[in-house]
Amino acid sequence: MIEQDTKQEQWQNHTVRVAVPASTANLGPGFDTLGMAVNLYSWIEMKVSTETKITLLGDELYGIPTDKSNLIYKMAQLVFQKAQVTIPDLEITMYSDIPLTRGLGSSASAFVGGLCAANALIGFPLTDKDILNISTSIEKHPDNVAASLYGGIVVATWDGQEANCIQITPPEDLETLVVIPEFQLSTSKAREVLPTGLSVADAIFNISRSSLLVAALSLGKLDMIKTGMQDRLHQPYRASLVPGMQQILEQATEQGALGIALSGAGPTMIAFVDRHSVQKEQLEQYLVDTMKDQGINAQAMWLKPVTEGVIYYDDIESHSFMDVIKGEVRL
Ligand SMILES: Nc1ncnc2c1ncn2[C@@H]1O[C@H](COP(=O)(O)OP(=O)(O)O)[C@@H](O)[C@H]1O
Ligand SMILES: N[C@@H](CCOP(=O)(O)O)C(=O)O
Repeated sequence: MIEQDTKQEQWQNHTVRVAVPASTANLGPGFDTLGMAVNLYSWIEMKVSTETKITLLGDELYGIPTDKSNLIYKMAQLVFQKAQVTIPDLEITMYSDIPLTRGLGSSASAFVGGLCAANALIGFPLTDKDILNISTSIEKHPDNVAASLYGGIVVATWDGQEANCIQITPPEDLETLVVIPEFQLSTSKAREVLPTGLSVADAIFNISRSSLLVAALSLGKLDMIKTGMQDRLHQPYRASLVPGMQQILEQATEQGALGIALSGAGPTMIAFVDRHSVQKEQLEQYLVDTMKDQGINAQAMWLKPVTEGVIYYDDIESHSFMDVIKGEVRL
């Protein structure tokens, strides 16, 4: 106990800051398996305090609780519990650019961010693999959490106890265009529409596409992405939840996409695009217009795959948290 108190004192003035990338899960056929980190971020600052205070900045975190039921606070307590440390009060500040409940992994980034910030706060007692296992056991989708944690393209598995993951460096010429509808669609709602069984023919279809996609992304064979992103496991069932989705899945490659998929559980759709493509504007217009024709306002955004996952900021003294958020400190 004496030793623990001394340790707590040691952490008393300690502040940590992390940035966590958003993720796009499934990449079409790799349901609950494939993911990729993209350059939209959540930032968390955490320090030991005498009273818990949670401050959420920006528009994206509207409605998230600021008491001890906050997910970041809860993740921190989980880390302290695993490390057998008692730190009841924390000052947490968070800012996020990741739209909530749209299929860009906001929940996974919050789980991973809370765990990683707390782990850094007490001197990294947990390994990244521990954090992968803990966050997957809560979030259940290793595709999102592995991408946010490690960055890059991830191929991940989860057996209910242990997650495993291999990273692939995204092809240099790969860019993505997301079209983000104005409405939210929770992952749980988008999982409710899935069937409980699958035909062998559909299973073969998805295994072959998913494997082809992994090979194509590993070797930079962009011409195979169109076939590799096809899916029969979840998208056909989710299409009814996203107006315009079916049409976009059928036509986007004619409008300049290398391949197209629902991002995570949606409603965002993600097009893979060759950064040299001359059809970028055409594709952007097509995606926004197709949703608009269905009465849905949607925002198009060009995102780059990122190879780095969670980023820890070392030089806390020289910069304010606002400098970090505004991008004045290099990611
Ligand atoms: N920073 C955060 N703090 C607390 N809860 C969060 C945070 N970010 C996301 N969440 C929770 O995750 C939910 C969205 O998760 P989900 O439906 O899986 O969609 P997605 O992860 O695609 O954004 C939000 O409605 C919110 O409850
Ligand atoms: N594999 C999951 C991914 C959910 O991703 P999210 O970004 O929508 O939370 C699924 O498709 O249900």
